[in-house]
Amino acid sequence: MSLEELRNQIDSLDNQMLEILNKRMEVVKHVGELKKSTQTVIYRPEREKQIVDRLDSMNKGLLNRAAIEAIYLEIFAVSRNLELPERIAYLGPEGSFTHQAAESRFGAMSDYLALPNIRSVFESIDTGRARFGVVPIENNLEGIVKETIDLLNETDLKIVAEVAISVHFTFATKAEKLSEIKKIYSKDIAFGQCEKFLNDYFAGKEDDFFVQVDSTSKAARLASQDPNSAAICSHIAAKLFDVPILFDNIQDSAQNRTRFFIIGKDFINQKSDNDKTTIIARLPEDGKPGTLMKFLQEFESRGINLLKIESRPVKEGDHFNFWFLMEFDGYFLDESVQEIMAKHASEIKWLGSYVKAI
Ligand SMILES: C=C(O[C@@H]1C=C(C(=O)O)C=C[C@H]1O)C(=O)O
Repeated sequence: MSLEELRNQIDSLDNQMLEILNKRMEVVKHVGELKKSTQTVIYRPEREKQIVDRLDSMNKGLLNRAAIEAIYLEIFAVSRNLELPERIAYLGPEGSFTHQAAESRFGAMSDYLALPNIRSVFESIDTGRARFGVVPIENNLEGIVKETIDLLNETDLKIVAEVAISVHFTFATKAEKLSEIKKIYSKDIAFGQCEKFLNDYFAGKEDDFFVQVDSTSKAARLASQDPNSAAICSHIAAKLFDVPILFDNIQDSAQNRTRFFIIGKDFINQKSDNDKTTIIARLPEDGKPGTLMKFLQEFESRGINLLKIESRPVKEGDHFNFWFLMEFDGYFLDESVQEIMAKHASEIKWLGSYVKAI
């Protein structure tokens, strides 16, 4: 078949797809009206997962799961915008890894708000400037993002979903030679993830050679303004700010992944077939041995699989007391989870149950 004939086939298929997509949007519009009349939430991550799972399981064509998911996440984002446009705040500026994580879930069509720090993302949701926020929670090499879990402890916002993306760092600079570089901008966590590279090329530099800024894309912007500096940043940020990439993939591990939370106000997911729950536990500070162990046994005895436990200082008084961020398999209304939540009601703050993505 000639190229022209093949392209004619594509055109005809596109016409059919457009017609079907518009039909889908008609139905979505009705869903939106129904939700408005019953005052229920627009974004239903568990339903979106169900659709992708179903399509993947019945799929017989050339598309793999990742391709189906990529196409459908865009369709879902367009659908939600048709139901009710909702603004998404993220840790910016544009081109940050958090931006990339936000786009992977909310698509290219959404209305985004880039904010300068994690606290302002939380505040924007609390005050209604944005409906959802995207913030980093942990990296598999660097560990937890303390600011995010402290803010989850302080505020009443809930976890709507989790997203994980692979992180690749580049070294970008306008300098012609490495010897011209007088400082390197990046975020603390990114410096930590590129230690081997920094040791190879910049061992013995003074501490002020490494300048910590709020985000890796801010680092790219600063490096674009000063040819005697460099940035450790994402590929997109280097491109966005027109800073040439001198070295690519400079991270210590090729398996470098960051996990993000999508957070929202007054949000409760419906149960899916694969949920995770996050809580904060403030156990009594009576100094009795075994308090934490007894609490953990509540999970073990009910066969609940614990996924994570992180301790954070209470920050009150001069003593060394802690609270814990805990994650486990299951949905908050599961009988076994409810038993623990009821028994320890005054000690537990529920942060959300959501589709497990990792
Ligand atoms: C249409 C709905 O609203 C949203 C859009 C969806 C879709 O396009 O299929 C699915 C879930 C929701 O996030 C729905 O809840 O069914």
